[in-house]
Amino acid sequence: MTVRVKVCGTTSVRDAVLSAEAGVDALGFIFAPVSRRLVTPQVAREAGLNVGPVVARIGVFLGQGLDEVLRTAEAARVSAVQLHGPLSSLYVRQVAAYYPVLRVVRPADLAAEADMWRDEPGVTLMLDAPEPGGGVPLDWAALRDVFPRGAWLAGGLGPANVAAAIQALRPAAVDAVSRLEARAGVKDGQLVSDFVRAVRSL
Ligand SMILES: O=C(O)c1ccccc1NCC(=O)[C@H](O)[C@H](O)COP(=O)(O)O
Repeated sequence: MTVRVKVCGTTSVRDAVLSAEAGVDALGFIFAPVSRRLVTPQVAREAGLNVGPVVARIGVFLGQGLDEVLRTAEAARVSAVQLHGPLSSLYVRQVAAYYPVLRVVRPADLAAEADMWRDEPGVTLMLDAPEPGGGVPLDWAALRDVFPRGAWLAGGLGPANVAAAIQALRPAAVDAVSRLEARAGVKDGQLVSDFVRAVRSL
């Protein structure tokens, strides 16, 4: 199975183009004000217009109101929405009425969330560390028997460890940011290329 690649924390047209040229499947744009990788909807929209029709553009939110999520996603012209934080199932379904949703969960919440979204085609699970964008890998061995089919994997992934993570859990897609940066919010082109190559070489 082809493992898809998402690179998160895109803050400029330059980084979007660099990532697309490296072969990523999806770009993440973080609209959560707490992030050091915050981007405006205008820059995200401009970046999306520069990467062609194939690359997905995913708006990332953390505990923000429904109106804000939908308005920002529309202004940025994203193709999907990624939701972090403790959220009601009603809220997730309301967003999923407008955009494909990546619902981000921590290992502690995985069992309950996997039950909740199993038969919901508009909602895909992504397993991530408790602190998003923190660069800390999950304990893949502990997750081996419970990682849901079709789920995405994040948390401290980079060129050096992504192959081992895929071999352990067989995620549908991998997502990374910290280990692909020259500094917060700025991609290192070599690291992004190495990351994509490490996934594609499996
Ligand atoms: O990265 C952030 O700053 C961030 C802040 C608030 C919510 C989400 C955030 N990132 C979301 C991502 O999709 C990251 O790629 C994911 O958490 C993995 O990050 P890392 O462990 O640094 O590779």
